[in-house]
Amino acid sequence: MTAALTLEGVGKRYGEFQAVRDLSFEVGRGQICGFLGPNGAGKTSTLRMILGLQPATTGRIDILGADNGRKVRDRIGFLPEERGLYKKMTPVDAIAFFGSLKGVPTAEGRRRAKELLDAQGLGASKARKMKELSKGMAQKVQLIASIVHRPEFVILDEPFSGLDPVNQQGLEAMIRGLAADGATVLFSTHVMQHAERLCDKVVLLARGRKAFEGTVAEARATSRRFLELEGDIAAEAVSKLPGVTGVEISSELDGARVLRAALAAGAGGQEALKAAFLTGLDVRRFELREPTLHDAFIDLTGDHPDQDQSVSKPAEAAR
Ligand SMILES: Nc1ncnc2c1ncn2[C@@H]1O[C@H](COP(=O)(O)OP(=O)(O)OP(=O)(O)O)[C@@H](O)[C@H]1O
Repeated sequence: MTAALTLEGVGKRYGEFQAVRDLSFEVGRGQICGFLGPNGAGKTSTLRMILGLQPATTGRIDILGADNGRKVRDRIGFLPEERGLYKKMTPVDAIAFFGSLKGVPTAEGRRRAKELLDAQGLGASKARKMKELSKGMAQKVQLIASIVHRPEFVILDEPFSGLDPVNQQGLEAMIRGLAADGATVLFSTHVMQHAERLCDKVVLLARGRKAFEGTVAEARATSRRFLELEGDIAAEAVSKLPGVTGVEISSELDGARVLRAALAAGAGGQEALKAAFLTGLDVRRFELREPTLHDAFIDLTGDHPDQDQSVSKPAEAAR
């Protein structure tokens, strides 16, 4: 598969602070790639280097055959993390305006804007002012504005943030539609479920370093299956069950404790279930769980994808 994007040994320093370190990965043409990591992991910094909005301190980037995103900017669509379209414009005006910045004649931009808004169920809002739209609607409009010039490569920085589940689903469908039309999509997120549903490949980033690159299935396969048990049970008793290699308490509320027990490779959980009943453990729920991308992220990085790593401020990181 030809690569639409290649990073080789890319690093970014802000003064003394190394935000991104020796990052290499590839995105094939037509792929949907999730760029995953907690807040502060270095995702936005990397996306900005890919776009040529800020220089890399070290390494090499190739996007659509160019050594700087600025050289191919008209072939790229970008949805920044900081959003906000001109509040007094209508969606059609705003989308056509962004198209004109990328070489789309205004009349054609307006025509495409109406078509895209209709397709996204926003037809009735075409003539309203941006400031009158809900956040979900405004976000969809902004995404449309970033793709109205029909880019080959679409880069979306945290596109799902702030959207309710219905709008998140709508956005997922839009991203699938872009890929079905042949575009390459790279989007950042700290919510693993979106990536799990959408991505041909994922790149996991933790504290500026790549922790994993591959398919969602490959990422999941790095984690083991585990058991979830609920009841008035001691962690120690669970740790003695056959096949269990470790136990942690996931939650505890009014005596209803949920425990997560890691299983050894190849252990199916049946033996543990049998032993739990034979030893009379007060188990109200017993579930064998396949690892999710979220689990894989925790296992691969030791970090939680929802935690914030931006607290590692320059002074602290320089130590
Ligand atoms: N211009 C800058 N000057 C100094 N430090 C910066 C600058 N931009 C980002 N950083 C720091 O670099 C680290 C990575 O930030 P970045 O925004 O790339 O992460 P992120 O993964 O995109 O997180 P978020 O989702 O919160 O934007 C953070 O610790 C951040 O504080």
